[in-house]
Amino acid sequence: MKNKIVVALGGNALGKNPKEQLELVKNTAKPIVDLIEDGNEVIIAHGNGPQVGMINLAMETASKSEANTPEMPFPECGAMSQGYIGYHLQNAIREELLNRGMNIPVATVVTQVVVDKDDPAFENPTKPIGSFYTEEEAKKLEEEKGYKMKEDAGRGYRRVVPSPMPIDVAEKETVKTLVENGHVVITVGGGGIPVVKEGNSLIGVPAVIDKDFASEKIAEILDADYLIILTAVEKVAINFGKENEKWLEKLTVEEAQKYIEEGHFAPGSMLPKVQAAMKFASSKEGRKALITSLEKAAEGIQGKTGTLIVK
Ligand SMILES: Nc1ncnc2c1ncn2[C@@H]1O[C@H](COP(=O)(O)OP(=O)(O)O)[C@@H](O)[C@H]1O
Ligand SMILES: NC(=O)OP(=O)(O)O
Repeated sequence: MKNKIVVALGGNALGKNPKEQLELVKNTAKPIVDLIEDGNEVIIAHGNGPQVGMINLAMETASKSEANTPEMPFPECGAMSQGYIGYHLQNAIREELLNRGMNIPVATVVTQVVVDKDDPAFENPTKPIGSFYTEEEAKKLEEEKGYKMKEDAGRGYRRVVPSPMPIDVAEKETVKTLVENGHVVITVGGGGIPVVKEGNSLIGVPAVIDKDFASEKIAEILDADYLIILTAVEKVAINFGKENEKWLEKLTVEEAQKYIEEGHFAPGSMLPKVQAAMKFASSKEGRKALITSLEKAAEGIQGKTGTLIVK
């Protein structure tokens, strides 16, 4: 066994709608299976921003239409997004493994992530979900639906919901058991279904946990060697998008902190990735985090590309 790796898949691994997702996951499966073929133990996490927004809007629209379907609570929409993404991902990975002669079981665990009911994030929604809108459309949605809308990194307006920090993974023992027995597990999808503990009950709350932070949490729990955050860029940059842009190969936690203070990483996109990577790299001697693109995952783990974050 080489390494235990938690792979966090970004938006470009899944696309924006079911048809696109079904096609894209075939490509997404390839670098994941490359890592498995190389002898690594791989655990997969993924985002759900576009998907949970789409599901929630569809369910809300249907419940208010002539169809008069029952109202679907937000945490249930998160659970739906986990199931639908996991279904596509597990089949694509299974098929890619079989195509390469590997008969390894793959499964998605519907995963709940415990958050603090008093997390200040509940008072300040920041997590963009669903589609992009113009300023005018955004204003209309705020008035008609009571959504909170925010401009998302120069790409348009999106609905924002609270994004509390993950504290614990409710199904961690199940995930551990499956991983220890050689299963490929998809877990903490969409950052996990956010729940608060009330006695013996886990109660869903309307929020979306950042998948980079949830991936970091499960990576610590599973005592992973690597957290690999796969996104649309091969490396992290300082002065991103500017003339003096510089792509980084290696970052210590201290350097990363300095760059954060200088404002190099966009909140809601690169910032949580760098912060999750820093947290993982600091959590135990020898743990490393890598931020790279989906296509470069295998090369990244061989030290040939990506941005490596170390203590
Ligand atoms: N300093 C930076 N270095 C590299 N990319 C950055 C930086 N700041 C912002 N970005 C942008 O952040 C994007 C990744 O964030 P996002 O698209 O939200 O992630 P996800 O892959 O999880 O969906 C990159 O594709 C890039 O466009
Ligand atoms: N849950 C989450 O972080 O989703 P995105 O990565 O799609 O924003």
